[in-house]
Amino acid sequence: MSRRCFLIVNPTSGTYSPQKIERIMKGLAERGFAPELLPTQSAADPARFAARLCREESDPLIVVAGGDGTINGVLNGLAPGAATLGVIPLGTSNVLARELEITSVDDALDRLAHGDARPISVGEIVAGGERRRFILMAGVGFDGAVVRDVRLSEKKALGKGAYVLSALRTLWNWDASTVAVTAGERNVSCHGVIVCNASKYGGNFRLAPEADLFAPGFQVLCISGGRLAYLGLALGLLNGTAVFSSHVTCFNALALEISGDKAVQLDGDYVCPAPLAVRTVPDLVRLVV
Ligand SMILES: Nc1ncnc2c1ncn2[C@@H]1O[C@H](COP(=O)(O)OP(=O)(O)OP(=O)(O)O)[C@@H](O)[C@H]1O
Repeated sequence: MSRRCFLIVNPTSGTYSPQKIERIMKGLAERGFAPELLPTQSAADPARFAARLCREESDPLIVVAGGDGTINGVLNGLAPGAATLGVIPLGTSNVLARELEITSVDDALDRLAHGDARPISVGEIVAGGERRRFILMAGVGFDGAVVRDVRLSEKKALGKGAYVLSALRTLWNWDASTVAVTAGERNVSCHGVIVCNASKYGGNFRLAPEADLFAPGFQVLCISGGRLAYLGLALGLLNGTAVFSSHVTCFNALALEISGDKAVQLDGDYVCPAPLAVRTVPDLVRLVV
């Protein structure tokens, strides 16, 4: 008998096309699945669909054909321990797929057919009385501002280039204020923070080698310094040496608090200003690997 699965598709994801979805539906059927197609119509749909599937189905296999923002939406609708999640990369950056070393749509389909799944830990923030989960990272400060200030028109015209333009604007309108990071006995004053639940960041760049999706907790990077420090970090990101920079204080934590009112991004989408509390949530969902 075919195994049911639910394919959540975001038609606005960076590399979506109707032809690709047709190919994916066919590929799933060829691998013994009976896929049900769930196209989203708004940014609220991924979480709504996931919540409904967790309520109405027993251990549903929820497959996201989209990017990290759509996966984040689904993550925020899941009931703990109630589903299995698969990923087919159709976004722009596809950082989660890169973390799992998924090399193509066909590779993703083969992994679904193979069916190996492992429980993952995710992060959860509380800010302004709201809770929100992330799977990859929470960025506070520079990267939060870059994501917040990306212009839609530039994103449509330039894709990833729009983030470079936004970064240049953020560097120009420099905010020199600092934030306080508290994790247990540790207190760090710094300019910005990246709380990493996964090792990759911004594409195929390994920012946080000690961050592990499959273990509770984060690798936290507290960044000090001005514009030049960030330019150095951007180079360090390219060759995997950012954590060794003298501008970065690095530690591992299960929970932390971040003060101030700087912009916060989760998994590449702006969510709110700080302050915020961050904690790890073990075993939220089983992820197809
Ligand atoms: N039907 C829809 N209309 C508008 N926005 C949507 C819709 N469905 C989902 N979204 C939102 O679109 C945003 C971007 O989607 P997604 O992350 O899949 O693509 P991407 O930005 O190209 O990829 P990546 O995040 O990997 O770079 C997400 O925040 C998601 O919640």
